[in-house]
Amino acid sequence: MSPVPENCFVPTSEIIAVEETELNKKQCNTGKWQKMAKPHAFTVYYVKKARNHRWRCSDVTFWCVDEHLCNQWIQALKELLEMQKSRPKQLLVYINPYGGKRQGKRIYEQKVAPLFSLASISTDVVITEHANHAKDNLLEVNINKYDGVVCVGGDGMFSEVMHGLIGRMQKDSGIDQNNPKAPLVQCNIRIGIIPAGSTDCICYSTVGISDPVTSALHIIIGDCQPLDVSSVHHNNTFLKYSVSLLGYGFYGDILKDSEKKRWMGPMRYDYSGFKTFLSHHYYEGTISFQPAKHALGSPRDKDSCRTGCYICKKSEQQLAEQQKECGLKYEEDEEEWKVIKGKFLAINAVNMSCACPRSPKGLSPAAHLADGSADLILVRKCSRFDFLRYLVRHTNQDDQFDFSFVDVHRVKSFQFTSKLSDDNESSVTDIGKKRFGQFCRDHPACCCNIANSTWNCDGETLDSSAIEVRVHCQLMKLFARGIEENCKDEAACSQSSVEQLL
Ligand SMILES: CCCCCCCCCCCCC/C=C/[C@@H](O)[C@H](CO)NC(=O)CCCCCCCCCCCCCCC
Ligand SMILES: Nc1ncnc2c1ncn2[C@@H]1O[C@H](COP(=O)(O)OP(=O)(O)OP(=O)(O)O)[C@@H](O)[C@H]1O
Ligand SMILES: [Ca+2]
Repeated sequence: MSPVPENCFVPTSEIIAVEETELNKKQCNTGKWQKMAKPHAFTVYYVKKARNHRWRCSDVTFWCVDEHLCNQWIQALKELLEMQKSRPKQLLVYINPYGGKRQGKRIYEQKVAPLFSLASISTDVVITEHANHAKDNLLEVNINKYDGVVCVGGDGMFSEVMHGLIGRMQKDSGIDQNNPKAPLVQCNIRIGIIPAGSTDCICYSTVGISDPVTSALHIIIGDCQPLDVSSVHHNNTFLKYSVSLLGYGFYGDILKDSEKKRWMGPMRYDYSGFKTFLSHHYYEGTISFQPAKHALGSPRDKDSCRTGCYICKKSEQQLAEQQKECGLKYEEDEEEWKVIKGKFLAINAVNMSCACPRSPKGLSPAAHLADGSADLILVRKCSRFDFLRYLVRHTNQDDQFDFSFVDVHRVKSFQFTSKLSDDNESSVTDIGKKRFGQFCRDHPACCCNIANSTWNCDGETLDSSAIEVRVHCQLMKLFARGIEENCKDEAACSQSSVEQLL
């Protein structure tokens, strides 16, 4: 055992497992244990917190001459672990073998399955064979058997599992998802994300790092993080749910172009990002929104949402009071609507910061995971140079909202209609398809918007440009705890030991 500093402890909630240790002859004959006639030992596996929100499984072995005492310790620690009621015992795991760099299966088998087995978690594993496999499966599987669902893949895979679970809850409760005002039923079965995708924004924004072992440990110790979900409708028809980015213009165009380049893997986004940046298209339309008056924070706040966030806690209380008062009532919300017309390079609505390795503070650094609101970011037509300055600020500490062409609003619902309505668009697109080559050759520097953009909904394209969006406060839960405040003494943080606890 490596030397450990004094006065360190690990809470029982962060112990992964306790096991009796079989001592081999060689171990017995080395070190101070040599003097013990017949040593007994047990090993405690625990969460070791390293830098940048990374967690690792560490262990410490305790030796003792008295077999009875050793067994008493094992028994006592196992009883403590049994008392941790939020820990999952049975999980349903979906693996997308084609997400990100196609490493999902290997990541799960080599890094995650051994930890689940150490923590005595049983699993049913499904390796998906096609898109929507996980979603369809969740609509019929005996869900009550499980304490959680794990998805191994990227944001798209998470989205599938989320749609399966939310859809299943509404179906079982007789709620019509096509009604935009329907009071959706909360989904209490938690989802765990093992990141193996291209952006992994949901994992990064809720854990602080995209790392499969860290996520597996959050699942094992039974963390719980509620999450806001937006429902997206068009003409009283349900389209999709979104938890991270609903983006029109820039991010919609990147996604549409990148879909043709899936073979490039995660690099496709940089390639399509560069192309879309150069094309510099803007789109005309009208945005109407209802400000989130109930929410305590503002998108320009300096503080971000962190573990135990008081703003999200307050929203949880408000939600509980509302449910006590009205139950599941259809919402007739008469609150004011604000209307903004304009030419936009990008319209981004985010339910969370959307931090990811490409942009560690995200599209809206002060957005909250569970406050019942989304940040609506409107980037109006500006020069390429200004748009580049705006983009670059996603990668440094400067304020990306401090531009005259950028507005940000905290909202609880919004609607968008393009100047070209969807119905008129098909004819325009046909004309565009025929004439686009010539059109752009004639005007090499043009940014003409001869067709609508598409909405990027958590990495999937939506079919209509006119949409109606409503944020549902804390509709679902993750095996996560939000991003922890940085540990002040990171050296000590990375060397915690259970020794003093015992
Ligand atoms: C000069 C560097 C500027 C870098 C600016 C980086 C901003 C990055 C912001 C990332 C926000 C991700 C939001 C998350 C969305 C997910 O729900 C979704 C599903 O996974 N991912 C994407 O749609 C995938 C979206 C991928 C977006 C990649 C954007 C790359 C932009 C590159 C622009 C290059 C301009 C260079 C000019 C010389
Ligand atoms: N077996 C499969 N074959 C083809 N597609 C699949 C399969 N399983 C899942 N999918 C689909 O693949 C899409 C993308 O997967 P995933 O999100 O895991 O990776 P990604 O797109 O690389 O990452 P990100 O979403 O983080 O950008 C998902 O929308 C999912 O529906
Ligand atoms: Ca939110």
